[in-house]
Amino acid sequence: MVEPRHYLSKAACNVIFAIMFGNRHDYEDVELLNIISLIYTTFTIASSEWGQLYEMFPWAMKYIPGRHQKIFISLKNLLQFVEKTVEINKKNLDESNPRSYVDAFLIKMAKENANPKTEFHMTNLVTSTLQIFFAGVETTSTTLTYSLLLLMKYPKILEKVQKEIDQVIGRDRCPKIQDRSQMPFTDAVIHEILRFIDLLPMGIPRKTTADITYRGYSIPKNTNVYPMLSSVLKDPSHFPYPNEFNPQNFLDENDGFKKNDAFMPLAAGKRICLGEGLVRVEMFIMLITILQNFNLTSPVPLKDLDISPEISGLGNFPKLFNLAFIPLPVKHVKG
Ligand code: HEM
Repeated sequence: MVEPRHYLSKAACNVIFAIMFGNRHDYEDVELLNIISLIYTTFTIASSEWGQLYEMFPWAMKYIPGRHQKIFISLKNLLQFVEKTVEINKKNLDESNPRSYVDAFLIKMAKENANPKTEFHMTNLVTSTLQIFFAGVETTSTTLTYSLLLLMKYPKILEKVQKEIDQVIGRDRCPKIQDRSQMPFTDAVIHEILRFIDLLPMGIPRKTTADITYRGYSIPKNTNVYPMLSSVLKDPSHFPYPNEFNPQNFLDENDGFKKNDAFMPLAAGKRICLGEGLVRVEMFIMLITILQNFNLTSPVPLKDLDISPEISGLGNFPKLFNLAFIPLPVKHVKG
């Protein structure tokens, strides 16, 4: 029996390490574990009542003691880690062979050195790297963890996904993203997971930079704006089963995959999640690799598996749960 979040956050964190710094860490590496713990602490406290109070009244809460103060400590530690690692990358940079985002940024920084208006300077490198670590690790690992909980709770859906995996991929090769177009049920399940768990129900808070009028409402400059993604993702006029976990929300009458404009767990428009493409690939490859090789078994009766979130604030976090990964027999299905 394992608590899956630990493994999934290590996998998600290593993907971000590879993109940003061009390296990966051993699963027991102290630095990897420390980064995961700092990001998890920041995210969960930001979702707690303390985090929400800070969100609403930052000018006052800055001075009031409480759990939210831990966020600043975690962010400072994360920032120090990023600064230190950027320096290491800088020392062994080979301009003819960039390994990562940080290398590419450093090369561009050197090229734009003489431009006083450049956006490619150290502050932007460090803060953008920190932002991507913060935005890309916990989101993905929580979504994958929640996916396993939902699929364990609904074994018929799990069985249908595994049947599709057997038909399209088989068990003797790794999944690739091109397989997805031939797997309408699996595609619908992945969309439904992202819709149902509604990871960031209020999106990410934004602030107006000018006075604007939106649908007849005047919104002054510097107003905090919360795009309530939940209200769209659970809208009964867009989804036939808004409050159920039901892949039919994304299937047509011929069981083909049905796109839906109200599907916006990653927000929409110009400021849509930067990791949109990566999320789609990670969700498909990681989830399908697990389900291609394992069955999921719960130590508690399915009726007692609670799929409602443990914490619901900035993010929706599932309750802790255990599961057993039961290896599936290797069988050659597709030639
Ligand atoms: C299932 C996983 C994820 C979910 C549900 C998610 C969701 C979101 C949402 C709702 C936003 C707000 C967009 C807005 O305010 O308009 C956002 C922004 C962002 N996401 Fe993600 N995200 C996920 C994974 C990732 C990953 C893997 C990365 C890493 C590359 C990432 C990087 C970002 C960044 C940098 C922003 C800020 C974009 C900006 O300010 O313009 N996200 N994400």
